[in-house]
Amino acid sequence: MVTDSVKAFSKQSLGSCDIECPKDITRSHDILNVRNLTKMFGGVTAQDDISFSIEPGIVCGLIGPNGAGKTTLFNMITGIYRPDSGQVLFNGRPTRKMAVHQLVRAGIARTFQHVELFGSMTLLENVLVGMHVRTKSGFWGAVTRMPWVMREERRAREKAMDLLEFTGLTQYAHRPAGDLPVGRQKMAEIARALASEPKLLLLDEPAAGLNPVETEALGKLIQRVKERAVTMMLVEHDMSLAMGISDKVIVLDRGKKLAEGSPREVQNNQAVMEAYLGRG
Ligand SMILES: Nc1ncnc2c1ncn2[C@@H]1O[C@H](COP(=O)(O)OP(=O)(O)OP(=O)(O)O)[C@@H](O)[C@H]1O
Repeated sequence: MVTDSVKAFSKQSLGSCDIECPKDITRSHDILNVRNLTKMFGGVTAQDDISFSIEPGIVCGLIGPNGAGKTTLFNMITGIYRPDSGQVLFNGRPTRKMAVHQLVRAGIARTFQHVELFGSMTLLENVLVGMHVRTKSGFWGAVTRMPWVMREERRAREKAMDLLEFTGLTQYAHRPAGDLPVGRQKMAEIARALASEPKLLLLDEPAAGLNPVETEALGKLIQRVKERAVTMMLVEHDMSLAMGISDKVIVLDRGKKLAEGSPREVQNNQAVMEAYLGRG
């Protein structure tokens, strides 16, 4: 079945002009370099020799039909999966030996395809959880209630409230996350991810389940996050959103990189259109 987002994609397409997948050229100022990543699951090649680089400060859309390998790529960048071969460099540093929490501390945060907030905790508490990689007090600090711990807690709460305001959620700060509609929960996930002060933020289908008004608000929020000098990668099936806010777009199909370029270049790419429309 051809989905609405695919129709929107093909409607925006302006013709055909094949663009080559550029060879990855590692530049010293890139925030992320992905080099020849390969990942197999049994007989399925989820990533097949994928290479690309991300310059700081941009929004990079990552699109592709279902099963293309987008989430697998996110899972490798964030340390959830280890590649079978190839490597990821974050700020020029190989991440292979880094655990998930070390990567978060280094500045990589993400949101998930399905909301992963703690449903019985308030939004404020959820954001505070996201902040713990930047606080020092730890378990014994919290138990002993030393004055510096109290000061740190107060600052953390102020910062969490600032993030809830930034994401338009102030009025829900003390509501359990699980009581809120999915649109608010998705925004709260972004607030929680920002609490770890990321330099690179990976958003996995942030518009899934949102209505058009919420999707528009999300687009504006992503723009404001970009203004805070946070580099973003965005997996998104909503083509209007992905094409509208991305500085560059990478297209995956069946584990391979099909195209990379500006939204306009990618929309004009014959192979990309075939990958989407050929799946009827
Ligand atoms: N843990 C796993 N075990 C086995 N196969 C997996 C696993 N994770 C992903 N795959 C397979 O790898 C391929 C790529 O999956 P992935 O979820 O990365 O694609 P995707 O582009 O994110 O898809 P979608 O848009 O549907 O979310 C698929 O064939 C999928 O079934």
